[in-house]
Amino acid sequence: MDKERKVEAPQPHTQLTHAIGTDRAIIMGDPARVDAIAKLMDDPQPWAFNREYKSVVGTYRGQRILAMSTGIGAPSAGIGVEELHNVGVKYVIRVGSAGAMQKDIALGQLVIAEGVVRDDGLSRKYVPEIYPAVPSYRLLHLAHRYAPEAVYGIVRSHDGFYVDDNAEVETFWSKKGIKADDMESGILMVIGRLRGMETLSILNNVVLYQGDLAEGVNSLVNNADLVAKGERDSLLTALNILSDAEMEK
Ligand SMILES: O=P(O)(O)O[C@H]1O[C@H](CO)[C@@H](O)[C@H]1O
Ligand SMILES: O=c1cc[nH]c(=O)[nH]1
Repeated sequence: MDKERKVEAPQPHTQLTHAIGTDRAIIMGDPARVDAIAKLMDDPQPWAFNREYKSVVGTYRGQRILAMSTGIGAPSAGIGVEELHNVGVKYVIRVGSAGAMQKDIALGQLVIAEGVVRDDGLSRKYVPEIYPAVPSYRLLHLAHRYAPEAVYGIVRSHDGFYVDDNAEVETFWSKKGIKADDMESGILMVIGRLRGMETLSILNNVVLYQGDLAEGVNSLVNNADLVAKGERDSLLTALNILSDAEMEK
């Protein structure tokens, strides 16, 4: 055994190392979505599964890509993004579920964030709220190629569904034109920018505006047709973007 050779320790939460061999990752809250994206990849290899961080490495159109879950909310997503950066990932696309904030957004319709209202607690610990949470122009441009029918606009990332004034807060942001609510897009874009990564967030609408939250999230859990199609569309859009030839330029 070569005593000089330093063995890289796995990242403490995700258990990733540079052995993943790719600079491209797709992240999602739900570990079950990692199994769904693995089915769309060639030669998917289960990589690690520690706490909420389940990862698989596979190829799509010949491009090696990591898929990893981050659990619910900014703190766990933030840890995931930092550890991706530590193992050499430069491009991260989130494929998440969301609730619509406008009446004309249908179930299963994709919402792609052009910017994020940072209504989470963690991102302001990194940098004041006057710092914008915005995606990579290149990834956004490619999103228009693969998902021209998606809704494009500003979304909002929050910390909890069950706060007492949730309905009033959502009405306020809806009137400001916000397209959808999720919980991790803001922290992804803030940490991504600070660490020099390119990021994007593609959200599948699972709850109609002012619709029943439990019914909507349960329809995702139960694989209801429209939201299941939206999830597949979001996964394919992310895979197509990260394997596009323009990513090599
Ligand atoms: O479906 P995921 O990616 O978990 O995203 C959304 O779903 C969870 C809440 O139900 C939050 O994580 C929210 O951002
Ligand atoms: O309404 C919703 C549904 C999923 N995720 C959210 O953050 N909000």
